[in-house]
Amino acid sequence: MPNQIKSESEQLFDQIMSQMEHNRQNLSVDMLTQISGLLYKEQQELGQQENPHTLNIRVHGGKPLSGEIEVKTSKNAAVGLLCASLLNKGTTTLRNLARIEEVNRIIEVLTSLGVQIKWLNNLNDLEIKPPERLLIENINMEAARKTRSIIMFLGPLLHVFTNFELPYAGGCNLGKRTVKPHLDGLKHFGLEVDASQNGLYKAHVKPRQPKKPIVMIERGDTVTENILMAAALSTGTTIIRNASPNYMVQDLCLFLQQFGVKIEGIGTTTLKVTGVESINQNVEYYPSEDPIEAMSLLAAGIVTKSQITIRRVPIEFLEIELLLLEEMGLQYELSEEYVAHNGYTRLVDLEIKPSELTAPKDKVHPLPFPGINIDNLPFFACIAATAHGRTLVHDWVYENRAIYLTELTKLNAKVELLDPHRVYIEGPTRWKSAEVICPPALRPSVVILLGMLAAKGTSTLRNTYSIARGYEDLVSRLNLLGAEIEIFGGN
Ligand SMILES: CC(=O)N[C@H]1[C@@H](OP(=O)(O)OP(=O)(O)OC[C@H]2O[C@@H](n3ccc(=O)[nH]c3=O)[C@H](O)[C@@H]2O)O[C@H](CO)[C@@H](O)[C@@H]1O
Ligand SMILES: C=C(OP(=O)(O)O)C(=O)O
Repeated sequence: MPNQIKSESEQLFDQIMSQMEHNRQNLSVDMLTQISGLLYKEQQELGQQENPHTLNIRVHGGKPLSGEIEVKTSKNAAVGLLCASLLNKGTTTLRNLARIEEVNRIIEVLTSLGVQIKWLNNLNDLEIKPPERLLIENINMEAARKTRSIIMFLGPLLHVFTNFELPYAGGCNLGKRTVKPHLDGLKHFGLEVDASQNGLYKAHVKPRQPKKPIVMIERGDTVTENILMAAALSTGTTIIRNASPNYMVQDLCLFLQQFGVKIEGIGTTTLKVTGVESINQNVEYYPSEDPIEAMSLLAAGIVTKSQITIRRVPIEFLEIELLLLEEMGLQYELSEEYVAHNGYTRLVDLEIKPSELTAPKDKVHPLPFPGINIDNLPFFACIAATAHGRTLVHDWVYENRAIYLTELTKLNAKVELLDPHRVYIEGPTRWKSAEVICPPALRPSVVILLGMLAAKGTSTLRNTYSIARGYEDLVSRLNLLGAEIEIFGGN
């Protein structure tokens, strides 16, 4: 299957990596500068296309934060649930949904299909009413291309159409992100996909039920969700092995159960799903709180050496991160546990205190859940930069994400890129203000913002669409904690 057309920076990057792998060349500062220059050029162009009113921010940093902040519900559950609403002929109400750009893009796509969508109130409750017939021929390609989540239309749509087209999935530019596991999983339901040369997946369906358990090579989140959505309207029993037990998958399972879909093994790596013939119900669902936002706020408190309380932290998905931080010297207190609005996820309030951290002895690396969350790993970069000693951060998952962390050097952090996946970070950093353009990746962009919060003086962060893709009102909420950040438009 052909890959997506590669950008200039990706081609240069591949070339350099293949030379490095053959031990013919080391990654010099020159090459790094070349790659990062190209990446930012592309990002600026992309930013302008994505949002003509690109927002920039100015951070007057070096001020400790104080007070309390609540974690919002998660981007990744939101997008999965929006896709799953396509399974329901009745009205779906998603309560307290994250009001973020990624959600806006999926709403634009759903609306183009004829789905009636409205925000009901300022509590972020969203009502979704499907049309008699989905207008797949009208799909808003531009909005769809900006998200990775569009890939999760495959699972629901294979029950509706025998032939349809979707654009290649977008999302953070983190290097190659495979869609093969999705196609491998969904072929058990009769889906075949041709990846054409013009950026479209052409899907053909001869509906059938899986004849044997679906074993996944990777424990991917969205691929597990796609198979779950396909299985929800498949009347037989589907067994998914090596399934992701991660937070967004749990939310989707709880949502599907409301339709009478039977799911055993929620939160484990084997899911047994017995679907239903059709779904036509008026339901409401509250997605759970975002562990990645909780980690971001935690990191904000740590780098600014603040005492803050983070409320509604989904503790099961932050436990290992907290344990590592405790070993590094973080002082914190947890409240008693309480249950999220979905009636399932365990929450706590987390109070952190200003702490002197030391670098961990071993490398910091992510794992599919349970483990340090892949999306939480970048936050260890700015945390390591405040700790005494040298930390090895190893992002084996994404090809480009570790490279973006080198942007912290502009804020005076010592970050040494060993190869595309590993950085050494030596702290503590005497943060200095700087002007930086957001990389085309959500978490590294927030990591740079956090470095700016720690740096005395005025920093500028440009092109913040990537942050708005996954965080609601981050600037004003940080300002409520005592940060001083201003938003300004233009380029
Ligand atoms: C909308 C959404 O929910 N997005 C999340 C989801 O994306 P999503 O489910 O799309 O993640 P991908 O399928 O792109 O997986 C991320 C990367 O991890 C690799 N991989 C994954 C699992 C595994 O067992 N082995 C392995 O090698 C994949 O090949 C890929 O390179 O999961 C990612 C990994 O948690 C998160 O970063 C994204 O925020
Ligand atoms: C990688 C991420 O998101 P997406 O899958 O939407 O690109 C992320 O949330 O950090």
